[in-house]
Amino acid sequence: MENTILSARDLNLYYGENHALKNINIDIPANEITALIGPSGCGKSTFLRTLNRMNDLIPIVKITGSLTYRGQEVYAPDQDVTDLRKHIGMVFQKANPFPMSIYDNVAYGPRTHGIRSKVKLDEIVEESLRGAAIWDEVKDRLKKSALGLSGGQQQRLCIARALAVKPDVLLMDESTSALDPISTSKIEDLAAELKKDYTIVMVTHNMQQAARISDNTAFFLLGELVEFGKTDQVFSMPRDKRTEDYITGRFG
Ligand SMILES: Nc1ncnc2c1ncn2[C@@H]1O[C@H](COP(=O)(O)OP(=O)(O)OP(=O)(O)O)[C@@H](O)[C@H]1O
Repeated sequence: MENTILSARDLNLYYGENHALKNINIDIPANEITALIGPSGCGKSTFLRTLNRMNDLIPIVKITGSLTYRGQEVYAPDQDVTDLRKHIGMVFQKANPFPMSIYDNVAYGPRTHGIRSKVKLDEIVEESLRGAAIWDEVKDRLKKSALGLSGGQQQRLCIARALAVKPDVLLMDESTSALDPISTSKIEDLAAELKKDYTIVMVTHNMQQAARISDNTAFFLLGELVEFGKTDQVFSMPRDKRTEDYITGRFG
C-alpha cells in the first residue's frame, strides 16, 4: 500500500519452542489508528513489541522473515535500536512515570538525546504536555512529583514522555485498561487527535474501543493474523468465520 509505514512479510517469532507469531503479513498505514484484537495469548503484545524490538530483551526469542519501517529492515544487524525506538515510541498498560518531577519525566528523553538548553527543554515539555492533553492540569505543578498524579493523568504524562522525543509511531499496549471510563475516553480522544501527526498501533481487549476509535483492525488467533482490514468492514462484514465468532462473542 502507498502509505504503508510498517510492513511484515512472513514474520515468525518463537519463544524457544513456542511458535508465537506465524507467518504474519501486514501493511500498517501511516497516520491511522490500527487496533490489534484477539483472545488472551494470541500474540497481540508479542507482535506489538516486535515493531520496536522490545522482544530483544528476551534471550529465547528467535525471529524470521521481514519487518520494515519506512522500507528499512527493523532486524537488520546494523539497525541502531535506540534510534529505532526514538522513532517508534511505546506506552505501556500500566502508567510507569519515573519517580521524579512532572517536568523531568518529559525532559528525560530529550536530555538523553543530548538536548541541554533550558529554553529548548521548556518548549518541548510544554509542547508534549499540550500534545497529551494534560498541560492545563499540570502547568502549575511541573516541579512536583509525577507520582502525585491520578492514574489517568499518569498515563497521559507517559504519552507526553513518549511524544517528547518526537516519534513517528506510537505503540500502545492496552494503555487504557487500568483506567476509569472518563480517563479512558480522554485517552481515546487524544489518540484520535494524535493520528494527524503520528501512526498509532494499539493492543486492546475492548472491542467497543477498537470499533470506536480505530481505522484498521487486525484480528489475531493462536499466533496467526486471521484478518486485517478497515475496522468498519471487519466489524460489519468479517471475511473469516473465526473473526465473526470472536466479534459476536462466541468465543474468547
Ligand atoms: N516473555 C515471554 N517468554 C515466553 N513466552 C512468552 C513471553 N511473552 C509471551 N509469551 C507467549 O507467547 C504467546 C503470545 O503471548 P502474548 O502476550 O503476545 O499474547 P496477547 O495476545 O498479547 O495476550 P494478552 O491479551 O493476554 O496480553 C503466549 O503463548 C505466551 O505464553
